[in-house]
Amino acid sequence: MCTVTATDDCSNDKYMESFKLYRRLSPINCLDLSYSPSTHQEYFQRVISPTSTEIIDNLTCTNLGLIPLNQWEMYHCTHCPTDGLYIISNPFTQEGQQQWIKKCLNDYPTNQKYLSNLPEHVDRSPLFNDKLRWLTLGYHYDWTQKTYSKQNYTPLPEDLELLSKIIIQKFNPTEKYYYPEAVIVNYYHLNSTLCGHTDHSEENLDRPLISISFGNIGIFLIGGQDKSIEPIPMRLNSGDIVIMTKQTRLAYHGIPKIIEDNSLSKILKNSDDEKWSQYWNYISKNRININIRQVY
Ligand SMILES: O=C(O)CCC(=O)C(=O)O
Ligand SMILES: [Fe+2]
Repeated sequence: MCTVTATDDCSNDKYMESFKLYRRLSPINCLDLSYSPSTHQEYFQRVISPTSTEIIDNLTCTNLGLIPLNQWEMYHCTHCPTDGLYIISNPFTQEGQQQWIKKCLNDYPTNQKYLSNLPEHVDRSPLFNDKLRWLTLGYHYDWTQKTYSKQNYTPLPEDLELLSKIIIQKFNPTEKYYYPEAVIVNYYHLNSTLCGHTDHSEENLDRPLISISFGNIGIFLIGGQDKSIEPIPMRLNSGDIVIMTKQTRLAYHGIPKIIEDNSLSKILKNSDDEKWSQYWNYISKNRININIRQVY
């Protein structure tokens, strides 16, 4: 994703200019300049969507680590260069975030059915191997060919499938044909970056893309459908969910910077589970992103 091809025109690459700027900036300056619904109300419009609590009851939400749907705070980013960027401010409970973090650090990487950047038969848990960068679940993305194939498929965990369906139901109750089919779990160290790219390999680009963040703060740089458009920096906190739809579904985006979140210990450090401390040690120094797409 980070390669420059012969056809790329770098002469008017405002995306790259901003990416380099945020990469270089100090954490304090990055935080000062990046937008979130709590710090820049003027750039976000609260969206109130009616949700059918008959279909999704509070028990289902609790089991998935979510607060009740009528308490979710969803915002339309009105300042994004393209229309269609939404953010749901952390709708997870403390235990809920911890439950999903554990799945990403233990259940998914240790299940050899899922593919990763690591060779087979090594210990893939990021708790013991700091080389894990990504895992794919569902239709596995072929990073070289930049394609999915119907033959290369591992069913998604049922709870992850349900989580994404609930997010889309809340986002748009009329969205009847949403099927989560491909998931990439990204693992970031504090000095990792993800270069600007568009996610265009899915056959069906009409369905929204969901992106869930856990752990330290990600500066999410989101631009337009070509790199000449100046991007804006958004601050993604632990638990925040981004939805990319309409024109934003094909907009350039990336992560130039991860910033240590000093308030993370207040929300994630403590747990009744005595095994949690090893997960805390990881998540206090890293960031995880779960990226969910419909392919067909
Ligand atoms: O880490 C993020 O927030 C973004 C990840 C992403 O854009 C991707 O996996 O395609
Ligand atoms: Fe992406």
